Amino acid sequence: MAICTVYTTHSLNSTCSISTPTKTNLGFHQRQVFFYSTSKKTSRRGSANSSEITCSVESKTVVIGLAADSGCGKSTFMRRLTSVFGGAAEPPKGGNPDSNTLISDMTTVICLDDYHSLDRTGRKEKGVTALDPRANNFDLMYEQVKALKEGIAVDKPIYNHVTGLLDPPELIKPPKILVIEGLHPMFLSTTQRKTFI
Ligand SMILES: Nc1ncnc2c1ncn2[C@@H]1O[C@H](COP(=O)(O)OP(=O)(O)OP(=O)(O)O)[C@@H](O)[C@H]1O
Ligand SMILES: O=C(CO)[C@H](O)[C@H](O)COP(=O)(O)O
Repeated sequence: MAICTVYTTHSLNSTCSISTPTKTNLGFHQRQVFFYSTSKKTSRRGSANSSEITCSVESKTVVIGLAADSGCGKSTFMRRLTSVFGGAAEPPKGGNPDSNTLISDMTTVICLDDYHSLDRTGRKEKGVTALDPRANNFDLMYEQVKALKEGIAVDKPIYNHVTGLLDPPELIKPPKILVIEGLHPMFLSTTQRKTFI
């Protein structure tokens, strides 16, 4: 998983340039994307007062995970972030109108609620909430994020927040930047932890 470094975002009205690859202190070769505000202001030291974001943009999909509880502002923050990367974020065209996915020019945001293994009734019957690992299919989440990172499209399930049901899957193609937001983006099962480590 890669982390974008966000320095400042003064303006969403940005231009963008991509620099040559550099070596990071983690040893990865990293291409940096700079977003500049169009502001003409200069700092007290006289340098251009530009906003700057850097992010590794390899040919492989960059994955950003955002974990927070329900209602913490994940969607709001992600809408802001994807607009910085460019283009309007919209649900997949011609797909399920209740899809939780947002696609823009470079970025696809997947809501991990789609990996609930129990629908609303199922959770009620079992007496668990959506936060409970038993209410989620983390194996599928892991496999699908891994596949997207490797450039393979996946049929991702949809959890329908309107009906509380699990809807038929939607096709997700590998984007340049994949954001996974939800309750447990960093969760690995015991088996996955062993494989990962
Ligand atoms: N920085 C903020 N300051 C104050 N209110 C905020 C902030 N970010 C979001 N909100 C408000 O908090 C509410 C929840 O935000 P949002 O829907 O983005 O959260 P969420 O984590 O995606 O929720 P859920 O998991 O339920 O979808 C919204 O009404 C939103 O306008
Ligand atoms: O947003 C959530 C978690 O991120 C919801 O709490 C969870 O998906 C259950 O949804 P619902 O209350 O619509 O059945």
